[in-house]
Order: sequence, then C-alpha cells, then structure tokens
Amino acid sequence: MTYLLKNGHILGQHGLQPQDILIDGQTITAMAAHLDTPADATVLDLEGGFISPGLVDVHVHFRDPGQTDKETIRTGSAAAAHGGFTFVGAMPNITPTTDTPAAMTAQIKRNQTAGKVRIGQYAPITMGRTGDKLVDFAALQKAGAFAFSNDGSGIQSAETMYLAMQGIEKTGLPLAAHVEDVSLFNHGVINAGPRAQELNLPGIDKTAETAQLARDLVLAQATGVHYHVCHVSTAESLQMIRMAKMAGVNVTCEAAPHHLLLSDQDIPDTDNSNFKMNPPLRSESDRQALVVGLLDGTVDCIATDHAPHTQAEKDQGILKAPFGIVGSENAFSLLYTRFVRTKLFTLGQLIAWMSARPAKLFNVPAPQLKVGHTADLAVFDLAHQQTITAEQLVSKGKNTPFLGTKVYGGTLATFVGGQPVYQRGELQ
Ligand SMILES: NC(=O)N[C@@H](CC(=O)O)C(=O)O
Ligand SMILES: [Zn+2]
Ligand SMILES: [Zn+2]
Repeated sequence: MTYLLKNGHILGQHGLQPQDILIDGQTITAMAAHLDTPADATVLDLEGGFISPGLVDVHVHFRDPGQTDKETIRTGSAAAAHGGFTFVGAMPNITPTTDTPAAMTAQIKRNQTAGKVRIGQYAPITMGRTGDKLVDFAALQKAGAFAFSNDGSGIQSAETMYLAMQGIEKTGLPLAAHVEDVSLFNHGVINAGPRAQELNLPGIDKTAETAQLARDLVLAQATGVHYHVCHVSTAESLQMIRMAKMAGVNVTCEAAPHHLLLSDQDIPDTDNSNFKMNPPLRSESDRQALVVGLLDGTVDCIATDHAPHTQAEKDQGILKAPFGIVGSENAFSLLYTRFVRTKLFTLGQLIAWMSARPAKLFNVPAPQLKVGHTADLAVFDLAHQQTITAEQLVSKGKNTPFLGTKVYGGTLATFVGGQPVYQRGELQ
C-alpha cells in the first residue's frame, strides 16, 4: 500500500514545519512541504496534525496468557497503538511466565501474531518470578528476550540479585528492577504521609523503594550490569541515582506519567482505587523532583507501566483492589497538555523521552522520520481539546485516575511498518 500523509507538521530545527510524507510499503519514500499525490496512493489529510516518530514504551502489562479478562495481547497492543506507541516492552508477570526458551519462543510468536505494534518480550530474572532460582539468561537471550525483569515484585535476597546481575551483565541486556523491600511495605495502599493519615489508610513508606535501590546500586557498581530502575517514585531515589551516575554506575531509570502528573494530595476523599498503584503516588515534592530529574538527565525516559485490571477488581475499593492503572492511551496527551503547552518541557524533549531515549537504552531501533527509514510513526492533534472518557479506551482496563481530564494531543493515526494500526474516525 502507498499512503500520502498530507498537511502534517514535523518538528524541525526551527519548530513545527509543514510536511507531507509518502509511505510506500514499509518505508518512508519521500518527505517535503508539499508532495504531489501518486495515482495509487491513499491520501490522509492530517489537517495540521503533528507527525512524531513512533513512541516507545518499555513497560506495559498485557496479562496474556493467564488473565485475559484484564487484557490480551490484542487489546493491550491496540491501546498502545491508540496512544501513538509503535513499540512496547511487555512484562513477564503472565501465566505461564517466559522463564524457559520454549515459553519465550511461544510468547514471541503469540506477540507477533496478535500484536498491533512491535512487542519486546521481557524474561523474568527468577524461575516463575518467585524464589531464588535464576533463569538461564544466555538461553533466554538466544530465544529473543528483550530484557530481564521480575516486575511486580522486588528481588528480596541480595545474593540472588548479585548473582542475577553477574549473569545478566554477560548478556549485555538491561536488568529492569522493580525495587521494593517487602519487609518495609507495611501492607500499605498509598504513600505513607499526611494524606494516608487523613484518609486513615495504611501507608507504603518510601524506604520500601530506597532501601532496596541503595543495595542494588552497590551491586550494580560491583557487576557493571546495565541496571534500569522501573517507575522511580521518590526524590531520595533520584538523588541516589544521580550520585551513582556521577560515580560511573551503569544505571538508568524511567518515570511513569502518573508520578509526573499526580501526587498523593490528588487522591480524593471518595474511595477511588484508580489512584492505587505500585509504587504509589508520592508527595508533591517527590513529583517535582521527578520533573527536575527529567530535565537534568537523571531520569532517562518515560514509561507508562500500563497495568489493566477488571472493573470488578477495582470496584473492591482502595484497600482491597489490585495495584495498577492503565496508561498507554493518554500518556502523550496528558504530558503534552501539562508540560509542553505550559512550556516546562519542549515538544522535542517530550518526544525524546518517549521515543529515541528508551529505544536507545533498550537497544531497539529508534523510529525516525527520514526517507529510507521504516514508517513507524504517530500523528497527534495538538490543536483541539478532548475529554478522556472510559468509552474512548480500547484497553479492556478502564482503571485510570484521568477519566474526565481535558487534554490536547489526542492521537489521529499510528503507523507500524507502513500500515495504519490506529486511525481516528475522521481519518478513516
Ligand atoms: N504497577 C502496578 O501497580 N502494578 C503492576 C505491577 C508493577 O508494575 O509492579 C501490575 O502488573 O499490575
Ligand atoms: Zn513494578
Ligand atoms: Zn509494571
């Protein structure tokens, strides 16, 4: 198929500039302010929309196999496409998990068959994501593992983590760590602090994150592994990562949109489990530290931690509901509206944190808007405001604290390998 994207804008040296893009097969074959329409081309009039390199999200949960009432590879990847993502890294907290080469091979095949976007598949660090028995890192790398992570739980034994780092270092792949010391978790449901006291809810102390992070940074330095911190949430974590980077530790980290946008002060008085995720929304000063961390380079990239759950599970209330919120579909629009329209971030910075940077960290090809490159791209409507509603979400999970939020930057279209994987109504 040949597509001509007309009347778009791309980010050039001097800001947004008019751009037409011709896609032939998988590839971008021409770019200019104005292109004539080839006879066989399907024309999409973008009406001024912003064309971005495809977004890259290194942290999503698809629940497939095992919990397909929450999400499937199909619906999760459709949600990613709806958010402008052309590549996602899928976490291995699925049942069965991808802890053997055979399971990894089978899952990669399922991802390729059902996925609307490109999917990198994480392998766990330990067998079954429990206990201390390490997976065969080299064999899983050979089978196509994207990276290693036990996301959902921290590795409690220092010895296990040390041995895992030594093994994963040899593969050159990142070890993506969910840092959480369960002995300090206190059965909490939101951040420990004044808001938890006001709401009379058990609090998760920051030390559950920072104590394990301190341990891991020491071990990462000793082993040289690429140690990537998932969903970093506290100012103290950032300070440690900043110092570790200065000391030459091979550490990177991601921040989730909700931790950049909300603090525990935003948790309403009404019992709303869509404000419950792990790590929890922290204090306003932690939120601000994450924003500063992005700007000074301590935070390397943004990743959504898209974590769908069923309505019935989330209806159990904040004490009982599972941790996690969906994030793929409105990550760009929320961050664009809050930070780019207010000029705290430039559009170029936001796109770098959501595309080229995470791609580079995880050694996947970064989508590029250049002739000769694969057409992995997204088009966003920066000019019009819309309200986030449950009905718009194509994920099975509707569990987001942002329902009712007004945003600019809704997705108009997403292309993967030259094929449209999402198109908003008016672009059909
Ligand atoms: N973030 C969450 O609150 N939940 C995630 C697990 C995780 O990312 O640790 C999930 O799988 O539901
Ligand atoms: Zn996690
Ligand atoms: Zn996660």
